[in-house]
Amino acid sequence: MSTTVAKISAIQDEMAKTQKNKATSYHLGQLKAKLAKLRRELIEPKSSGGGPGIGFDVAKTGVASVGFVGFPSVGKSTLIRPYSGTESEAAAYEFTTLTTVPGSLKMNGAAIQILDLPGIIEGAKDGKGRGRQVIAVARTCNLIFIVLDVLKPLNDLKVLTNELEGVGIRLNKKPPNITIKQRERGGLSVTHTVPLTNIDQDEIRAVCSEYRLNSATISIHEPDCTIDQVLDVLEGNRVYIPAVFVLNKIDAISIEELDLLYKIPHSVPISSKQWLNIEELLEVMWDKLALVRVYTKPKGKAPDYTEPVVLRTGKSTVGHFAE
Ligand SMILES: Nc1nc2c(ncn2[C@@H]2O[C@H](COP(=O)(O)OP(=O)(O)OP(=O)(O)O)[C@@H](O)[C@H]2O)c(=O)[nH]1
Ligand SMILES: [K+]
Ligand SMILES: [Mg+2]
Repeated sequence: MSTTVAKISAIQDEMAKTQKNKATSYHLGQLKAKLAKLRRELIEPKSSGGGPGIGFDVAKTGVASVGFVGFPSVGKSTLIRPYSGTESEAAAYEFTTLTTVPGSLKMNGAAIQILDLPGIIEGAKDGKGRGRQVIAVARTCNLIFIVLDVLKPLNDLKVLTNELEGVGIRLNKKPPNITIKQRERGGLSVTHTVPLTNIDQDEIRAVCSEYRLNSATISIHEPDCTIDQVLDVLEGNRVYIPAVFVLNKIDAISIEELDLLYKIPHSVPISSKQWLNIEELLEVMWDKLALVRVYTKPKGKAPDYTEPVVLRTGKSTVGHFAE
């Protein structure tokens, strides 16, 4: 494992040293492809079974699950405590939470599982602390709460997003509109219906060569598509998960500072200690989970509005309902 991490950092060093221009784009494409292949080894470790492991792997309950990801002591457990049957401990020292602590809340008739997770630190994806187990749980959630300390939200958000991106989790993004069809012969052909502003044909060629894709049609319909998005399609194991950036501890800042925080997209400022703005957080959670309520109507009787069946959008066909 450490050799994979070492190889990754060697490639990153080389990329940092290489200036991006026409003459280097093939080489940079090769490096990016090599990096993506190495990162795959971190997502699917050969040694272990691949799951999160003891203390982390909890049974899924309810219609959807929300995972709490954040640095230590940002207040994840304080927020989940009222919902967790077993009391997730919250305390002033870092790494208070050491395993996945499940809780549950009921909203609009739906049971939603919430998962308190240990704090993660930079380098988590490469095996620091319990980061890899935490991220493995996050990969399986329907929504991720990135819990941040209001005093330094932006830098921490960048680091955490990078940790999750590094293992194939894409937050608040859609799968790129790119199709790659392998063919018997005919070489590579790249077609696009949008201008290619961030990508070079040489980069695409280099990447395809690394993936031994000699004959293929690559159709790009994704505006401002990047080589990383092409790699996402080639790798195929990406997960696209909605996320809410929970800016905690607003009790510690002024109203003026709070106004600025509202400009951060996908964010909800709260105080878990003083229970401020939790209602807005729950509403945003509900919207992001995109749950649909279905009311049953017994034949010849009025519909039953008290006990809706809740389904996830995209999984709300009559078949899913019958299940
Ligand atoms: N001022 C303030 N303090 C808070 C708030 N929420 C949590 N804290 C404090 O922050 C400290 C850490 O809280 P925890 O809930 O244990 O944080 P955590 O993110 O679960 O920490 P780990 O499990 O160690 O990763 C505790 O001392 C809490 O009382 C808040 O909204 N405002
Ligand atoms: K703590
Ligand atoms: Mg905790």
